[in-house]
Amino acid sequence: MLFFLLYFAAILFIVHIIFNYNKRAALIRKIPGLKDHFIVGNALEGVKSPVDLFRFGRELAKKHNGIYRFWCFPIGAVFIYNPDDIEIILTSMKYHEKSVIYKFLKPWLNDGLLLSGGSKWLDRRKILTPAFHFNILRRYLVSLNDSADRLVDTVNKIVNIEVDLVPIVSECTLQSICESAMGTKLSDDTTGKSYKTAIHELGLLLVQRFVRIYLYADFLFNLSSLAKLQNKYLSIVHNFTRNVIKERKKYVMDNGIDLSNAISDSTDDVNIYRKKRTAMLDLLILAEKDGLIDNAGIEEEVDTFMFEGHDTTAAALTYALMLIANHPDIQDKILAELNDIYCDTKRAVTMEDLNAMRYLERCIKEAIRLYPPVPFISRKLNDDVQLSNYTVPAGTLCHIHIYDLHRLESLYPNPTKFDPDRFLPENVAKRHNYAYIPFSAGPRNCIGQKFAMMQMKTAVSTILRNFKLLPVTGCSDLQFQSDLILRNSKPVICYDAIYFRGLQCTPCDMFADYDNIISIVSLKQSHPDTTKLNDRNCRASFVV
Ligand code: HEM
Repeated sequence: MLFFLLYFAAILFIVHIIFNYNKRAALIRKIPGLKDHFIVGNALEGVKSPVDLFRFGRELAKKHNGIYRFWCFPIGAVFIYNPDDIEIILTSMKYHEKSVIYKFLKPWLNDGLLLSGGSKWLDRRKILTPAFHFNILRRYLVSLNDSADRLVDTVNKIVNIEVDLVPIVSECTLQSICESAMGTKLSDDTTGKSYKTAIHELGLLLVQRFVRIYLYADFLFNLSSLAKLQNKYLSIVHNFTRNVIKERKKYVMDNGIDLSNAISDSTDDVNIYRKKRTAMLDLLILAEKDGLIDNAGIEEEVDTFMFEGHDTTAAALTYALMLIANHPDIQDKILAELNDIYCDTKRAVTMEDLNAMRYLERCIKEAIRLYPPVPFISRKLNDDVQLSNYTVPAGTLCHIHIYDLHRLESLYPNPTKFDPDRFLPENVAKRHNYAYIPFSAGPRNCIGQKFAMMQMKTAVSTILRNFKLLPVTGCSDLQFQSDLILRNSKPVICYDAIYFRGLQCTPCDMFADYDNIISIVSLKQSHPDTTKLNDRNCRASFVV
């Protein structure tokens, strides 16, 4: 018996030596990190709830100095959140391949721009870049204004009830990207509804898989009930995309539309935008005619833009609105800027207005510094690389923690303070070029960042031209969970507020009509500070 025990112990010891004392392990384990356990290294540290995992990551970032590592044979990962190392990784095409973390998106997005690599990625990026040219972005403004107006209508309908802000904002961003990427309005008919539900459910399924390490292996995931659900929703989403593309191609053919002219036409007549606002999809159809992409390629790109283009902006808008609600002085400054731009008119947002919203832009930039919608990105290192004086061997995963970078005291003194003036040009000039990367940076940066900024400015300014925001959820109420997007966890009761109840909004109107004038009376009694809103009159308060 003793012999067998000794024999077993010797085998474990040999396994431990093989796993933890090979050349790769030696290099990775030189980097500061958690204490290694016998054989399994740091594997057990990852077994935590999504909320605890997020919190644990922040604790590790505080404890270390811009870099730490994870090791569990054969998986090695470095976590970096200092601008020098981030610059090395993001500027080099050598390290632009996405890590295994992204593979869960593959069944949905296939080889679209987010996931593809090498020459395929380069070719597609070239095809799609013109879709974000200034003249094309102008056209999307029609959809962005429509979506912002619908957001205001939705808010107006839910007076006096407490609802979660996230789905309302997501609906708005989903509509916008759908109209821009596909040229299709998401109607409330059965097809539109089931597409929206399917996209939402797919997002949730991704999260569920992401936090269950035992489902990382495809063969185990495929046996699970989650896989069945995923297939069901994928088929709805893919069928919808296929139909939209088919219909648009038919429309182009039946009406003899010359896409090359339609896309290059830079006229700024709004009615023409309305007819031609499918630029993203049209560009792809044009590229297919030139033999640069096939139908399957168009489908994966449209799916990619639908995914990347709505959840991210929804998260950004949610946190921006929350922060503005919690900082009345900043909200007043934004209003003053909007009053200067719009004076007494109710007109829609134009490109010139967006350019004039300089203070609002700083507020949004500061909001996504504090709450970057994509809190981390990840690369596979195909070559050895020197990071913070450590050699990181090829094959290691490199997680770039945008959230922790954006909260470094050395880059942002008093980092948790919401201070839009950090983005005054003179302050930006003093910082490292890679100190602020909500949209990533380098050749694989976010292709949709200008669109996203336009969308956020349009939505926030439209909301603020209609409502005063009062706080319900504060920054300290937020409790994030590990996810691809910075997402708050389930509601948790705290004082009288529920996490992510969102905002208390007071409908008001810069351009008081009869209805609103009647209402001022009732509001002024309960909210005396409404008078701060210049000449804007308000009628009631409610919680959104
Ligand atoms: C506030 C909103 C947004 C944020 C914070 C954001 C952030 C990011 C980040 C961090 C990446 C790099 C991902 C990585 O390296 O793994 C990325 C890539 C990408 N984003 Fe965005 N994004 C936003 C909005 C959008 C929008 C509106 C679109 C589409 C219109 C879009 C389309 C894409 C695409 C296609 C990629 C992949 C680019 C490539 O690899 O070449 N994003 N985004």
